[in-house]
Amino acid sequence: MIAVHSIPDAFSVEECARIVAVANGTPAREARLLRQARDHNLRRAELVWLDEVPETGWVMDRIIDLVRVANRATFGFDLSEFAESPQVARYGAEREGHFDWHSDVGEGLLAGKRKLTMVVQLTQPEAYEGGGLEVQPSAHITTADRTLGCATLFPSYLLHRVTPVTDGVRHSLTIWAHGPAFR
Ligand SMILES: O=C(O)CCC(=O)C(=O)O
Ligand SMILES: [Fe+2]
Repeated sequence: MIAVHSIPDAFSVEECARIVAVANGTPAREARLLRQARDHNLRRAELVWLDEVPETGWVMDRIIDLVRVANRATFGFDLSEFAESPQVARYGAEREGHFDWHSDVGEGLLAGKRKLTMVVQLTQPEAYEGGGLEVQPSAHITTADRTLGCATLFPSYLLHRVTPVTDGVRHSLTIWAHGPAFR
């Protein structure tokens, strides 16, 4: 199994701009972690949940196609649903937006069923410094392709982080696919 899989051009330049515009036009919420606790040292980002935004169904349709194809070709996980809304995150240099090392599999009802994570780069790489998505499938750290529109998929249990944004703003789109426990 290839642990970290990328799909170039998962979304076009125009599509990424549309998603960012929608997120910018929607009141964002401070990122909350498991059990609604807030820890600004672990994560500093603002979030918009796309299921709360009208006319973004096409984003979910694309996500379903991308995950289905990538899962069949690469992961072969038993996936049953997308139980959580797609999330657009904004990491700004004004407060060094970041997300420290974590696994996406949590203790909650939904977070406990996460199996595959997909992150789409929504910002041109020249527009920000830092903000690298790093995944640790083994002793080596893999840095996700920063290209606009590129999707990175990995098993949700893998440790990963977003390094602090030190200049500009980075936007990303994250979705989780859920299913029965690994066995
Ligand atoms: O923004 C990213 O690149 C990753 C986001 C993430 O890891 C998460 O929301 O769990
Ligand atoms: Fe994550």
